[in-house]
Amino acid sequence: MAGAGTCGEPWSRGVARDEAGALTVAGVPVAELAERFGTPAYVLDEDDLRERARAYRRAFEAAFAEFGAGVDVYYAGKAFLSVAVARWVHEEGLRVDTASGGELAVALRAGVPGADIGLHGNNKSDDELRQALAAGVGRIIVDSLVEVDRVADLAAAAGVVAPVMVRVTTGVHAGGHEFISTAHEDQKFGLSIAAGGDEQGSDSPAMRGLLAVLARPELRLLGIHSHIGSQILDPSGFEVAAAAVLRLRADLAERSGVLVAEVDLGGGYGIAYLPGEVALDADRIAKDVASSVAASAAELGTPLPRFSIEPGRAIVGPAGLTLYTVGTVKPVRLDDDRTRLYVSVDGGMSDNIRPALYGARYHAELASRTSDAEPVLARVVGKHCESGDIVVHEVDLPADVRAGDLLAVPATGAYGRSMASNYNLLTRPPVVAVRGGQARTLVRRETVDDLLALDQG
Ligand SMILES: Cc1ncc(COP(=O)(O)O)c(C=O)c1O
Ligand SMILES: N[C@@H](CCCC[NH3+])C(=O)O
Repeated sequence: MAGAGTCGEPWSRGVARDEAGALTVAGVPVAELAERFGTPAYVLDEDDLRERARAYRRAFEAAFAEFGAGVDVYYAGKAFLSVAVARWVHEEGLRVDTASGGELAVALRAGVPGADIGLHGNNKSDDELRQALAAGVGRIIVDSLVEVDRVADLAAAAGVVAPVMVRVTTGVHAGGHEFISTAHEDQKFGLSIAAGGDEQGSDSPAMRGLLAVLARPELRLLGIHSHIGSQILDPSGFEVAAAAVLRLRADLAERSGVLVAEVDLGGGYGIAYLPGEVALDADRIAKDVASSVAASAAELGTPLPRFSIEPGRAIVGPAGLTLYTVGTVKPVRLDDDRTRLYVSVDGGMSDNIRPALYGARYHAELASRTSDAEPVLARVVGKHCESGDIVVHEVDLPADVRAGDLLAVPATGAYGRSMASNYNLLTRPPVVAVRGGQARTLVRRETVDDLLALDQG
């Protein structure tokens, strides 16, 4: 029976089928969610998200405790941030990593203390930096040489000492797509550890950045940061990056006499998007990374640093699904004589840009009912004026899928709502949280009045 077997990855733990075969999230039938909140809607399984946050924190704490080192886990808010989500992850013992003044404001509104917030960005504005300094953030991750002086000058003006990390690039090319790899040389983030990386002398840009921070009394150098990419399923890149960062830390100590206390290896932990895909296992990766950090530190004769990570997708991605209503169905005969069913839903690239931007693959299931009809090749498409407006490239759906059916697309919790747009002036969908049989709105649906209110005529 097509659509009857929903459970396990890529679905959140709270997803099941009721006796009638309809999908439920944490005990709430999707038809009830659709009726109450409309579609499209992002649905977040709160317990699942909290469990993933705890699992990452516990896995890394336990793995590094073996070597006597402490750990901080920062939730990367860029994946999805709302006041409730910031509060949940903080309650689960995580800190919050922000990448803009907007994300910082949401974390602060949630009551996360400044000391538990980090600020990232390759081109932070003066206003964002002032906001961060005023909030007393626990760390600002400096991304360029220009920014060293910018942060120091603003800290001096504010009369504070800014705690900073320096973001370096290790040359590791990891991640699911070129646009989400961030530590190879030919991209915009961070300071290269390759000597003469920008052809301006024998010190690497990373070493120059670290020395420049040490030279400014308005800055306190916490440590070195490296983020190698996103949706990483081959964990070997983390170990290579860890070794490179620890070597740089030892080189800096030799050069300046300062052994920095902290190392951050960023986020990037890959998740399952399709049935049969396997996410990175938090316990496994934590143990591997801890052993390799410990081995590098021992080889270099340096004590272990305090260690931090910044997972985003792995916490919120699998906890979310998107609920759509089918509007039209069109069979198309393909060159190879197969038929593909184009199933149009009431959202599309404005609520999930990832298929168009990265060629990302998703799964979908008939959610409001099950069907005995034979499964047929289908493509789930949106309602935008683009033929590339595809939600799911290829999926088997029952042949009788029809207007009014609800479809659920799993694993959309990360980089769905946070990258949503108003293309074609669609209103962005709500984010609904479900827990213990109860649903509530975290972020309401935009209205046309919201859009018109921005338009000054
Ligand atoms: C610096 C930094 N930290 C953390 C993340 C979060 O990554 P992910 O959601 O893949 O865990 C990103 C995004 O790739 C990032 O750029
Ligand atoms: N937005 C990306 C990941 C980039 C993460 C930020 N460096 C995605 O949807 O996969």
